[in-house]
Amino acid sequence: MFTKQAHIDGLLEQKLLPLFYHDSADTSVLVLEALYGAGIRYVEYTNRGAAAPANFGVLRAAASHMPGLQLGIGTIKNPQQAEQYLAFGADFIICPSMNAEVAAVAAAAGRLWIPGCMTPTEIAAAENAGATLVKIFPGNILGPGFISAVKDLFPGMRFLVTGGVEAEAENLASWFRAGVSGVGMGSKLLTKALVEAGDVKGLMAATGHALALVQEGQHAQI
Ligand SMILES: O=C[C@H](O)COP(=O)(O)O
Repeated sequence: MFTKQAHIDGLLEQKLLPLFYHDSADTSVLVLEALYGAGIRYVEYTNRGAAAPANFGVLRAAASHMPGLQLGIGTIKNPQQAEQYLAFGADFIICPSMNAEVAAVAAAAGRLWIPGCMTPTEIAAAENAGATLVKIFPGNILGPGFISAVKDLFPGMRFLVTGGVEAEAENLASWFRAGVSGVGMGSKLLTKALVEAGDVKGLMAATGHALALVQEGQHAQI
């Protein structure tokens, strides 16, 4: 199993974390395969529907045929959910909120925990609970200026922004210029039209395009 730091390094090398949920297990596998085919190795499946636990198990099995794939679970809001998905083999846990009980569950299992924060108070609480990478959410509400304003308060902390991030050069560059180390993208990357059409080629093309834009955007990083 990778160490927590190895997961942070791998995720931030990828710089783009695709995230998605779909009620259909078959569609979920199709999206995962498209992401993998486009070169993605870190994926967040989100706990956003009744079928999420069952689908995660199906994805976990599918991932056994995808060497190097690291499959995390997102939208974890309490320690019970964290325990449930760790038992299913989640490689890492991502939350929309800062919850010290979830941190403790992940730490006991030796797995990476990425809390969601939208205030300096939450980032400080995450830091005190052991996080060195936080998800800044919702990014489009906070804006890149939030990162610029708080990053000097937290030397050593890395930021992954999600929520409303666009697959568009200037939007991505603005986040990297502000100081994020990576971006999470859901609906603007894996669009409803592509997913519902089961358009593997389209999903792969969109992901490849976003990966290229993110790599360009990071050169804007100060
Ligand atoms: O936690 C992740 C966000 O809800 C994803 O937002 P997005 O679909 O705008 O990328």
